[in-house]
Amino acid sequence: MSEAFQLLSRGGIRFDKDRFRPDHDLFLKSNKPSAKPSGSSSTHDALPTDLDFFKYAEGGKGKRKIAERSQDGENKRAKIASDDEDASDIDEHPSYPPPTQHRINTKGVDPPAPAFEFEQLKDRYTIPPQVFNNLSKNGYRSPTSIQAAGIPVLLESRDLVAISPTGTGKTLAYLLPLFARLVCPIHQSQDESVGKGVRAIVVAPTRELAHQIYNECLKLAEGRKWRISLFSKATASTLAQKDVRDKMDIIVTTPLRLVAAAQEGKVELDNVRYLVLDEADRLLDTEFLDQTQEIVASCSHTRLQKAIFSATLPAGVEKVSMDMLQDPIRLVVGLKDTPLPLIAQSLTYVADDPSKLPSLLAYLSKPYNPPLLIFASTQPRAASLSEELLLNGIQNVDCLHAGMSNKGREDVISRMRKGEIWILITTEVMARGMDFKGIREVINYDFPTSVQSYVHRIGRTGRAGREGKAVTFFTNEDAPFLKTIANVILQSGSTVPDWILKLPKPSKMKRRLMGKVKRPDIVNNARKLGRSEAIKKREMVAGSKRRKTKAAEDSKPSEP
Ligand SMILES: Nc1ncnc2c1ncn2[C@@H]1O[C@H](COP(=O)(O)OP(=O)(O)OP(=O)(O)O)[C@@H](O)[C@H]1O
Repeated sequence: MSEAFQLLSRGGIRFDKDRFRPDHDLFLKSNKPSAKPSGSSSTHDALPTDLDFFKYAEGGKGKRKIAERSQDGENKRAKIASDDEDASDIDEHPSYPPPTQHRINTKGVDPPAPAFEFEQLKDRYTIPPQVFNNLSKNGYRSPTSIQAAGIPVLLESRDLVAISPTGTGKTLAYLLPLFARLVCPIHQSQDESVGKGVRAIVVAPTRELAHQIYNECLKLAEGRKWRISLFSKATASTLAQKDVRDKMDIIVTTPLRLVAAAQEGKVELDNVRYLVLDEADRLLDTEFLDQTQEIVASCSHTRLQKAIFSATLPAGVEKVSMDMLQDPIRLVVGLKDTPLPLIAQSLTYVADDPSKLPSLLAYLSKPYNPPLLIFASTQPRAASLSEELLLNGIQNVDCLHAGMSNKGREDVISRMRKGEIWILITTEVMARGMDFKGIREVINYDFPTSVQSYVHRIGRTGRAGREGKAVTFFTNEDAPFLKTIANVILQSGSTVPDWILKLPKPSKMKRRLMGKVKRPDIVNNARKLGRSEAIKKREMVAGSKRRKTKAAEDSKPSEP
């Protein structure tokens, strides 16, 4: 157990190719289309056309999905045969070194060759030595696929859209070039052209993720006095002084916070040269779109470079992203919008909502691998589930959701990192980006709200080449959306029961309702009844007391 918790501690991890063989093998797999779909499943053709961002649906644009079985019968990762423009696979690029044929699709004019070793980057580009030294200090020995392909693109000042599975090192892929592009802290620079004011901004959708990115920034910044701000109410007031913010190098922020400060004139964005949108599809969905667009529009410097990163990018959002960029390179590592095959995924039927809790308790009564992350659909449900587990004697359980105070949320994250929490119950707020290295299992107690929600939620496990496990509970109410998720599971190499694959294709209207299933706030209805009965009983006792007192008063002899 202690080993699991040691894994939670950040840094000091080597991306050892032998140790992380499955992930490494995934990226090394040749892209050559498989000649014959041996053992191909007829089920793929049932992929809803709405999910056409996969482009695997039969008759879909250009791509065929081929499920392969190795000779020993082991389920191998699905391969893509591609004849559309995505087919500029890395092993077909003349300048790419042949021994490492990472599975990367590249699109765009004249993409730079990837660097499969960090040393190659040093030879080709100017990277501040202190930043470079911090790579090895933090245990980064060689680049992951997205780093190998993405870092050169950004170091050559190109705009980038990068789609790479969860846990494959996207943060470093944009942070390393960020420091290289800034060269040195603004307050130490002799170069007049650096201007005044913040030069790099990283935007992420949640406070927790922004905080995590900020910590990664600090690791790379060590040894030099970079001025980096994790934007919050407190820092926004520090930055209210113009001479302080003029010397700021990097801001890591959520969109709302930055927009509010910009509108109040507490930060200027016209000197920004490097803008990163992490978890871009979330930043470009309806909730954040206006703020994100406002940020992009306010970054008005002529030499602004933009980078868009996510593990998922549905076609519509990708179009919006592309429209924001100039002459971009688009990189896709692995299979777009698909979890890594390192995560063993399964679906568990639990009939109806009241049956979920007993099913979870039964699951937890058998040996499981902590730390474990459990996703509930709403804040009250997460809180209620956490309470139920505690009442059932399960130890080291905690809960994290956006309704909690900032301090409470920070405290939970910190205890999680220290290994003090074995089971964390949470909501969508933790689904994206959060990197707890040791998470072994994810349970979707409530069905995910979309394919993207599924991919990101289960992506909290199986990170940096480790194996993980993801279990998704489904009830009769979730049945219309089951096939959508089942197809994703199949895509990434896990198996799905035949009967699920034989389900009819859900209608477009049904699929729109995914994530809108109404669930009670309390996960244990019996307790709710118990509570209301307790309240009734209390009221009855109080009423009876009142009546007794009144009767006693009435029976007192009246004063003469
Ligand atoms: N080159 C590398 N060598 C070893 N470990 C690495 C390397 N790059 C990143 N990592 C580690 O991999 C883990 C996942 O990285 P990161 O959080 O950047 O993934 P991500 O792709 O952004 O995931 P998500 O899509 O969930 O946000 C981190 O713990 C990070 O320290």
